[in-house]
Formats: sequence, structure tokens, C-alpha cells
Amino acid sequence: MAAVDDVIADLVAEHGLPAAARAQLGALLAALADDEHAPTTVRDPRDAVGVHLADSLVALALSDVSDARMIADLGAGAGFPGLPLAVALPEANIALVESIARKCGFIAAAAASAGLTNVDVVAERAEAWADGMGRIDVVTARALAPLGVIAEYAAPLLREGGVLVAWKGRRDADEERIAAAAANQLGLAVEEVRPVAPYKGADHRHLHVLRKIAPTPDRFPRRPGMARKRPLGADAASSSDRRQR
Ligand SMILES: C[S@@+](CC[C@H](N)C(=O)[O-])C[C@H]1O[C@@H](n2cnc3c(N)ncnc32)[C@H](O)[C@@H]1O
Repeated sequence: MAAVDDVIADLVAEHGLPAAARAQLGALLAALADDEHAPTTVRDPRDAVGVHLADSLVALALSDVSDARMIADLGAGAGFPGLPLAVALPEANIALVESIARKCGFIAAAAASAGLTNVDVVAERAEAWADGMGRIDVVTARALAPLGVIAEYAAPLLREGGVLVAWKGRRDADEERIAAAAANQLGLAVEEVRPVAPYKGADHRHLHVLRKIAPTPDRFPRRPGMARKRPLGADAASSSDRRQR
């Protein structure tokens, strides 16, 4: 598939990836295309090269990501953005944390087919992953949850100074207000919202970067499920709404 190979070659050049990356990224696309039960609706390589590979690699423009040694990709699904980042950063260790065991099976098989040896597949909920607590340089998350909920998952896992990078679409003032209030309770601060254009047709994409600037209080992580059930910051946001009315 010449066109797809050309896009992969362009990604390798654009991001200055290691020599092995071209074949490894191709192997990730093949893993998706060859498994009709792959846990994603985007399996055709002509689409997946943008939606999964280019979109994952766009975060390499952040020096926190390109310099990271320990990355945790929460809610990894079929392995994105974690697997392409593992290809790009062979010196880093990438934990892909995914609560559904069947999806973990796919991730492990895809990683093996690409010859990746710097990947750990963690079949747990992010809130329950005790081994990761306080150890992670960069937490990544795409299409996982509202930003405030992702912040709550990420904060206890990050070392101080580490960053959460969350892939999001069009900006949403309510979501961002709730996330900022949640961040405040978690020892995180919103650092940057970076517009990105990883592939043709990827409109309104943004990377949200939140840095851990203080210890996360001991009451986190809350019990699995609580972050979604009783989101932090929702009260603060609604009382600020009331004040503005
Ligand atoms: C919509 S998928 C996104 C997958 C992938 N990140 C992507 O962008 O292609 C969200 C994934 O997060 C997983 N998930 C949801 N809550 C989770 C949690 N608390 N801990 C770990 N995984 C979770 C789900 O099982 C699902 O596979």
C-alpha cells in the first residue's frame, strides 16, 4: 500500500524516529487490519495511519513527552496513543493501562508483532493501579473521560513535575472550568492547551497539558468508579455559574 507507506515515511521523518520505526508502525497498522475483532472502529490502514498513528505521535512535539522515561497511557483501548509512542521512544517504558482484559490481549499481541520490548500491558482500572503511583513522568489519555475525571486518574500516578497530556477535540469551556477546579484539588495546574493538526481532516484537535505542581492529597485515588460518579470540580463550576447569573 504505497500511499500508506509514504505517510508512515513522512511521520518517521517529521518526528525524527529511529530507523526501526517505519516497519514497527507498519506492523501496528497490520495488527489492526488483520484482526476483525480489534477494539477500534478504525482498522483500514488508509484511515488508521492518520487517526491512530499521526494523532498519537503529535504529542512528541512536547519536550515533556519526548524526554519522558516512564509513560502511562490510561484507557489505552487498542493501544493508542501508547503503542506509537513506544515505537518513537525506545528508551522509555510505556505502561498501557486498560481495564478490559480482551483489549489488553489485543494490545499485547500488537506490541509483540511490532517487536516492542518497552511496553507493559496493565489490565487494571487506572484508579486501582497501585504499582504506578507517584512514578510516572507523563500520563497520556485519548478519548477516556471528561478532562476533570482524567485529571483525577492521572494525579496520583504522576511524580511531582510530571505532566498529563490529554487528547481532546473542540474546546469546551464547561469541561475546562470543571477540570481547572478539579486540578486545583489534585495538585495539578493547567499549563497549556495546544491546537494540533496531526492529519488532514483532524479539525479542532487539542492537547491539554496539566502539570503536577504539588503533592496529590492522600485521599486520592478515590474508590474505582467514584471519579466519574461524583466528579471533582462540578460544585465549583456550578457555583461560579450561579455567581455569573
Ligand atoms: C473510547 S476508548 C479509547 C481508547 C484509546 N485511548 C483510543 O483513543 O483509541 C476508552 C478506553 O478506556 C477504557 N477505560 C475506561 N475507564 C477506564 C479506567 N478507569 N481505567 C482503565 N481503562 C479505562 C475503556 O475500557 C476503553 O477501552
